[in-house]
Amino acid sequence: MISPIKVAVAGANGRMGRTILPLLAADPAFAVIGGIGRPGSVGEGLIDRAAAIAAADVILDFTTGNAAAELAGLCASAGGPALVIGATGFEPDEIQRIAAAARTIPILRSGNFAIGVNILVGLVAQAARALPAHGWDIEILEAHHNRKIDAPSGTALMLGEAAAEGRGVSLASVERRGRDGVTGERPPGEIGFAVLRAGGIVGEHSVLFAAAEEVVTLSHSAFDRGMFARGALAAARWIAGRAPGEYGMRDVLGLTAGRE
Ligand SMILES: NC(=O)C1=CN([C@@H]2O[C@H](COP(=O)(O)OP(=O)(O)OC[C@H]3O[C@@H](n4cnc5c(N)ncnc54)[C@H](OP(=O)(O)O)[C@@H]3O)[C@@H](O)[C@H]2O)C=CC1
Ligand SMILES: O=C(O)C1=N[C@H](C(=O)O)C[C@H](O)C1
Repeated sequence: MISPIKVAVAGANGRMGRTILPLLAADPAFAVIGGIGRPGSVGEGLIDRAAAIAAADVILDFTTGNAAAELAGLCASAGGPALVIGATGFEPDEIQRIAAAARTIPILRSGNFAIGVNILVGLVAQAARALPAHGWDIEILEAHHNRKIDAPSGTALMLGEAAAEGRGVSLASVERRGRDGVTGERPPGEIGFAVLRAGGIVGEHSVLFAAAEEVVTLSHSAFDRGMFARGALAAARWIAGRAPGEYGMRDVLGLTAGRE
């Protein structure tokens, strides 16, 4: 019999932590070591972060960009466990710290564990490759609940990266994060982001390819966090025992790196 994968969840008291822990507990492929709260936090089912790092095969992180980058460094210093990072809202240096940690341990990071979103990423790259920048404007719209702390969402940024990749440019060189006031005409080639926060919206993403006389819209709607959680469980199963490196959901789902 294969022994279960020992897992811990960082951000255990959050919306995603509370969604994922019961699913892990009900799945015989996993043995839950405990949840990790903020440093010093105590509660039923919570385990100290250092103890979790020592005991777990895989830690799933649904905290913040900053906390996930710190955890990645600690896991790498200890030589393990593997990390599945679902947190979003990263500063560039935090992405670099995660990349450095992935030289020592396997790390899978995705701003969205939904199968549909990861398929959408490929479709957006394909459309951006096919439609010329002169004549086709790309705008990314996202809507989330009023408790979300980062914007644009990690998913919106993934979709922006895919669109930029399809056009053969870096996102940083063409992105436009919001508009206000007398903005002037829209420069061709820009990739715009628009953000809405309201009520309990789980997650809505649309990518518009707009020409003068027609618009193509590619979109995804999330109805329930359980779907993100199940994707994260698939990622945790996939990464257990892997070689050090940076991975994404495309690896779990067997999608080609070039998103053809
Ligand atoms: N990849 C994906 O598919 C998905 C990703 N997400 C992302 O996951 C993250 C969490 O989302 P959600 O659960 O809704 O958010 P919540 O705010 O509900 O939960 C975040 C949790 O992280 C904890 N936390 C915050 N800072 C730290 C820290 N420095 N150290 C340890 N723990 C910390 C919080 O602790 P406390 O309770 O004490 O405040 C809280 O329990 C977000 O970045 C979100 O964008 C969300 C859904 C799907
Ligand atoms: O904070 C959320 O809720 C979500 N965050 C992720 C993101 O930033 O894209 C994924 C999903 O959209 C829900």
